[in-house]
Amino acid sequence: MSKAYSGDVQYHINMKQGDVGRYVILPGDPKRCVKIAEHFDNPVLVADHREFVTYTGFIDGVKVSVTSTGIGGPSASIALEELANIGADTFIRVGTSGGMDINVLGGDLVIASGAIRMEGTGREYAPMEFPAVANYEVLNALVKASKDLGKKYHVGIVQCKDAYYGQHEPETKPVGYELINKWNAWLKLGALASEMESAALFIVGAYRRVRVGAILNVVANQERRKLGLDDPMEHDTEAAIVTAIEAIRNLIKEDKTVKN
Ligand SMILES: O=P(O)(O)O[C@H]1O[C@H](CO)[C@@H](O)[C@H]1O
Ligand SMILES: O=c1cc[nH]c(=O)[nH]1
Repeated sequence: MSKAYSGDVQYHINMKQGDVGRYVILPGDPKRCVKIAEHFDNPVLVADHREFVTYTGFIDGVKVSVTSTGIGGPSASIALEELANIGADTFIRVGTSGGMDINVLGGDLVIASGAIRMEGTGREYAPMEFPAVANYEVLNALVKASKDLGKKYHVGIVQCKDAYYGQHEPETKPVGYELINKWNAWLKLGALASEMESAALFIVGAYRRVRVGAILNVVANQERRKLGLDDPMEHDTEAAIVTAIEAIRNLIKEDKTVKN
């Protein structure tokens, strides 16, 4: 039988029940997985298939995993669905983003409370009236972790899209007029940063009844650059990674208190 129809090994992530913990960190970039796994106790590479790389280890004695989603909603939705199929129920996306609000600088952290659904995958799950919002327990755990670690963070709405170069070079696109008008609307509505996966992950998470949150490193801010303001650049995702690890510690503690 093809893996697509197998009840155990999932077709894309190439894993089965027992391979991952209930807590899973979701970076886009597969190369970020090893950096995240370095924060686990006894990390083991469990799968490396397409864009989906997974390590499993332990935090505070609890099994935890990291699985890369690749870029965009289509592959992120596959990762979430298949991880949920094998028992994961709590997810933190650790990603990169571009600052939008001029108070959001390169190197800051953005915790998404919700995401603008300018992407296609979520539309194949939920009508546009349904909001893409973070799970409040994961959101609270991320905010507490950021405060406790003394990180510079912002909480609010992020913008998701499918075309990276529609964000960065909208004027070159045939529908640039629409991209630019919408971008200006998102700015007026206070969107903090732009990235590509949170909206789909929040929508699929709602459908699968699993908890999803997101924390993003801000690489730079194109709005600051346009205005001639200082625009620091930060590619290192370590601050977002350590904050997500601390948030998982918070969730582990909280989940034990609630369950016992
Ligand atoms: O750094 P990751 O997690 O991949 O996230 C961001 O980076 C990619 C675009 O460069 C998109 O996936 C976007 O969401
Ligand atoms: O500007 C950026 C940076 C990272 N990811 C994005 O989608 N946009």
